[in-house]
Amino acid sequence: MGWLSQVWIGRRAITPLVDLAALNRTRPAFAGALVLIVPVALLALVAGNLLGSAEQRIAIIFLINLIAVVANGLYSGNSGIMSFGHLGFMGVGAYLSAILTMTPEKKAMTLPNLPDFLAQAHMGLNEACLVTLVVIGIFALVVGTPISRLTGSAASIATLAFLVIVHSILNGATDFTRGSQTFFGVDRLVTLPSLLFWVALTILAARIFRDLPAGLEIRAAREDELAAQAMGVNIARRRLIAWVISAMMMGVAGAMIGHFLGAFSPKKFFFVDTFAILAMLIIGGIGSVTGAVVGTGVVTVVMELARRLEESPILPSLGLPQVFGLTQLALGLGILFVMYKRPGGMLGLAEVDDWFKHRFTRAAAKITSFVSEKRDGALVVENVSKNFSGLKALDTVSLELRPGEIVGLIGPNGSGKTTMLNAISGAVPPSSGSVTLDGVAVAGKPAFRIARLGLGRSFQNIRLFKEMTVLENVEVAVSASGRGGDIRAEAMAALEELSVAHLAERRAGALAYGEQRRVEIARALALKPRYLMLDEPAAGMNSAETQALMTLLRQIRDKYGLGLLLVEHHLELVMRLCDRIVVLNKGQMIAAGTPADVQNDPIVIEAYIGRAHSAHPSAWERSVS
Ligand SMILES: Nc1ncnc2c1ncn2[C@@H]1O[C@H](COP(=O)(O)OP(=O)(O)OP(=O)(O)O)[C@@H](O)[C@H]1O
Repeated sequence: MGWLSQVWIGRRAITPLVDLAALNRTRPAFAGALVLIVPVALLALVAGNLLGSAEQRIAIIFLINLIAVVANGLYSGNSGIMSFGHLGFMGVGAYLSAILTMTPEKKAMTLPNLPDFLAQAHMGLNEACLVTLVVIGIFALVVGTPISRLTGSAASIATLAFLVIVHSILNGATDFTRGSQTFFGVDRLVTLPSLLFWVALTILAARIFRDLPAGLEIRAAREDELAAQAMGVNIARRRLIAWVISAMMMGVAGAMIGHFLGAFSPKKFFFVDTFAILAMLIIGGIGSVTGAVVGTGVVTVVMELARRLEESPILPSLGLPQVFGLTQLALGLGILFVMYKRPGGMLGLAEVDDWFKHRFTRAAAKITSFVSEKRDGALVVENVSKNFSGLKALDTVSLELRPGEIVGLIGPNGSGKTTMLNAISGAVPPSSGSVTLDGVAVAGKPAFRIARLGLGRSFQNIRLFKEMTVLENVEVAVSASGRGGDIRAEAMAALEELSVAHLAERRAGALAYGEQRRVEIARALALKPRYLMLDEPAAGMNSAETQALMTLLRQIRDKYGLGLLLVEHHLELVMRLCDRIVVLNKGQMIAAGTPADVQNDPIVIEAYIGRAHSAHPSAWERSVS
């Protein structure tokens, strides 16, 4: 059944959003979703069938909120970009589905100017939900394409602008929405079983998405965009997928609230409810589906209590003034309190299935051999320059790296070594010059494309996805490489290669320094690159660790025939490990050759230890011997 799990486009294997190997790794997520769905359903059924109408109302509102919160969390939580705009999709979903379920006679009276195809449409709630899903999916794709290219607060502000635009359109499109007047006459078609179906689907989709390649990669980008791109993650595309799925779910939440309330106006889908939905998400824990469920439960109960208190005769009987706006006040205080005590929300990033995930992982983690495809061709850098507002960090530097070769890039602090790695890997596009990889010009291409073409790298300041496990860190690279196959097994194999497989389930940020460096190299290796660029891999290591690293790098080179470009201040390591050395100083290449050539080059000695000491090369010799 391998053909099912891999799609080939031209010569490239594409890992589809859902494939068999990916589904296999979602077993704990599936089980975790069930652990959430079952008690939610039981609670709702008890409240809906055994208690009074007030409790039934709360149960239904809780379930609709749950769809909205989990949906918003799927985008905001996984991408790390808080969306203020999702209520816009909820609004569109409410109006569209209401128009679809209303009888033509009713529409003739309340919405006389509707176009014919909408005026005549008449369907049940579930069919209306399906149409809403499709329409909102297309709408979200169009809107999300530019938004997904933005990052951080710019993206959040864009979602806010989207909310305001949708609100204005709902107010202005009077033929469809009755404008700011109440849209009434919607049949109250929501039943507890149908609502539970959509809730279960939403929780299942959100929880499974988190562990699919798309979810894994978007979470990696949330932790560190630069590192994710260097591992081949197409961040914009992954964000767009999350945006569209979450928007579709919001549309369903809109359809449900519309058909529960029976009447609403654009105000219902604006700031107040946006705040409430975000409060539930933030209080529960924005990065976890379990958190979304817990947050929705807690906030729904607190809001209900506050609402009753607001209306209650208890306060006047005690001689206390009635407090209006108590629900908003309670939400605001709740957010402040939780943020103060637990900045990540009640659950943080934890999921209910974390407890048994470990068992599934161990069962699934069979190690396969880790063999990179050997290819010919060189990495050629020609006359590359990089200016930073007047500062020439690189000045027409050229170098070449062939498969199976280890080249050291050395030079005093600030000489342009890291800038060179950044220019080659696409993290910082060169101002001029060319970089070719196996004959393919890559200068100026996005970093994720260069990574997929066969360039792995590590960073000077370790850039692991700290909140993810060691295994997930490496899985991101395997997944983003787009070559298909068993992501988990390949990631484990890369960890084995660096002798850190025993750390697979640990949180990457909790590892010792030397371990983190190894994991970072394993992550780069998991791309199966032709060239590996390591930025100060021995920094912070003691001499035993450095020696072990040296042996390891040599083994990797010998086994896979990789070309290694090594930026390192540890000159002894460089001299013993490298076949050739390139020396930079103030952005210019001042020497290149074998370790012996470079070691005795007076220009290099002068650059390193200064003009004043150039008469005493013994200091340099000591540092390199
Ligand atoms: N993004 C940037 N914006 C402005 N200046 C930069 C930027 N990145 C690097 N520089 C400057 O470019 C020069 C080269 O920096 P680079 O980090 O490449 O040197 P390096 O040889 O790697 O130094 P080190 O050994 O200390 O890591 C330095 O003067 C640095 O301040």
